Amino acid sequence: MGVKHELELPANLEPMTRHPKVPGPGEPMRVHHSMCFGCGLDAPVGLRLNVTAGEDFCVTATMPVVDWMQGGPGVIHGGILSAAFDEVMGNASILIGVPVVTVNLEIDYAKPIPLGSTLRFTAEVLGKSGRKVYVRSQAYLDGFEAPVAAAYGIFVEINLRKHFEGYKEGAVKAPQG
Ligand SMILES: CCCCC/C=C\C/C=C\C/C=C\C/C=C\CCCC(=O)SCCNC(=O)CCNC(=O)[C@H](O)C(C)(C)COP(=O)(O)OP(=O)(O)OC[C@H]1O[C@@H](n2cnc3c(N)ncnc32)[C@H](O)[C@@H]1OP(=O)(O)O
Repeated sequence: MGVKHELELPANLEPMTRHPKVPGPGEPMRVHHSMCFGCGLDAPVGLRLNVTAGEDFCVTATMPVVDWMQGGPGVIHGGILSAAFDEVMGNASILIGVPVVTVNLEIDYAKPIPLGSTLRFTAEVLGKSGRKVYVRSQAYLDGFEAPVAAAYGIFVEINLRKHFEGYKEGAVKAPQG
């Protein structure tokens, strides 16, 4: 059956603009936290996703599927793929200049994804309505024309400082030096 979901979008989507300070098409997106599981380079375990800004409200990313990502024998764990989608879609939402967190994530897994392969992701912000940002992402593998997996996410705008107030004391710090 493959990728089958479509995200139901509200009728009252608002016009969006790309934030003037985000990286231009072809440039790398900034790591939003060096200890982030999705993109941080100091995180002891993580995806270290390299996300690239695209045109309009789009980003792309690639992810080598390495041994520790295994779920079933020889294939990626579905939760790892879901985390990758979350990170790529979160990065897409940065293009509209709004700090967000994920509130809803739906994944279609269409094909097993072998260890040793490289996944290519695309993601785009489909629209914004109030504090909600709607994002879609697709993952591709060489040898397949159609996406091997796809995701829809709803992200909600937050006040960054207030949202993490009370949690920061427990934050894991990057190693010094
Ligand atoms: C952990 C990683 C954090 C990374 C983010 C850091 C910085 C953010 C900056 C920029 C983004 C950068 C990069 C992002 C990269 C990676 C992405 C990873 C993101 C994550 O991995 S992040 C971890 C998982 N995430 C959470 O930890 C959220 C837990 N959650 C909450 O903290 C609350 O839930 C909150 C504050 C979000 C909202 O709470 P609230 O009280 O302020 O507002 P309220 O409940 O009214 O919701 C407002 C409107 O959202 C609708 N809504 C709510 N929930 C919904 C659902 N499930 N489905 C459909 N719609 C939903 C309501 O229906 C209403 O809609 P309406 O306005 O139309 O009524």
